[in-house]
Amino acid sequence: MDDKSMLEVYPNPIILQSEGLLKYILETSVYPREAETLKELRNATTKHPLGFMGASPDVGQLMALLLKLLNAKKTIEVGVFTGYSLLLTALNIPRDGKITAIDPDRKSYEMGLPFIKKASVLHKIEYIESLALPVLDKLLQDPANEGTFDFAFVDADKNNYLNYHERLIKLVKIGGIVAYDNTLWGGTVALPEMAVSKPKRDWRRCALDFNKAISKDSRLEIALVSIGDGLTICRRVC
Ligand SMILES: C[S@@+](CC[C@H](N)C(=O)[O-])C[C@H]1O[C@@H](n2cnc3c(N)ncnc32)[C@H](O)[C@@H]1O
Repeated sequence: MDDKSMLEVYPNPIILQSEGLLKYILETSVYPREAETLKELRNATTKHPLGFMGASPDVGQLMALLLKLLNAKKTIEVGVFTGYSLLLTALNIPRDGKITAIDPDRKSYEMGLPFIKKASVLHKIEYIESLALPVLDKLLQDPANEGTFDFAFVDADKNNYLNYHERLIKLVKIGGIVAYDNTLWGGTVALPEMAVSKPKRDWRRCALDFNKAISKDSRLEIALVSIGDGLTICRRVC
């Protein structure tokens, strides 16, 4: 994908970064270091009927850094789509690492599967074709799973982010990280509702409620990072 089309598929208007600055960041520090298999998966996903709606590559780069800093081995992903963030995670955890990846859309997952296989990381992935909440509840039914995950990435239905949070905060270990994508929702969180197109209003409200609740959550250290469509990084502290 060339730079221009990447800007076109970038999920939403970049209100806190000019296009020029974003282009500079992508060209200088992100694309040159993006793994070839990730690039290929990203390009192939442009043929998906929904286009590329994966994590943006600069978010991916930050996630890779977090995974390495944590020395993460056991992770959860809620919202797989064609697997950009999944492949990114698989490339940045050790050989014996494991990702529990949840998404009811198997067809999209299968579109990205050849790239995951090509990168020889399929053995690290347990794909579960399901809505996420029942899977997280099932994991929590076994107390042995509590506090065992190093990292979780949530990039799915925004109306459930707080529901995911209540479960994931019990599943990740103290010191572990849960990262939530799209928490600035195209910058709409900073706009009055009337200035936001109707289809975006419901999830804008979800993002507002989520951001408010997270900022009050004393179990966490947080950073709401203005990257991509907004990434909230939560570190469990108790
Ligand atoms: C933005 S895409 C995920 C992109 C992915 N992280 C990537 O980097 O390519 C959102 C995904 O969330 C999935 N999704 C929506 N509702 C869900 C739910 N309740 N449980 C799990 N996944 C869900 C959709 O099927 C879709 O594939």
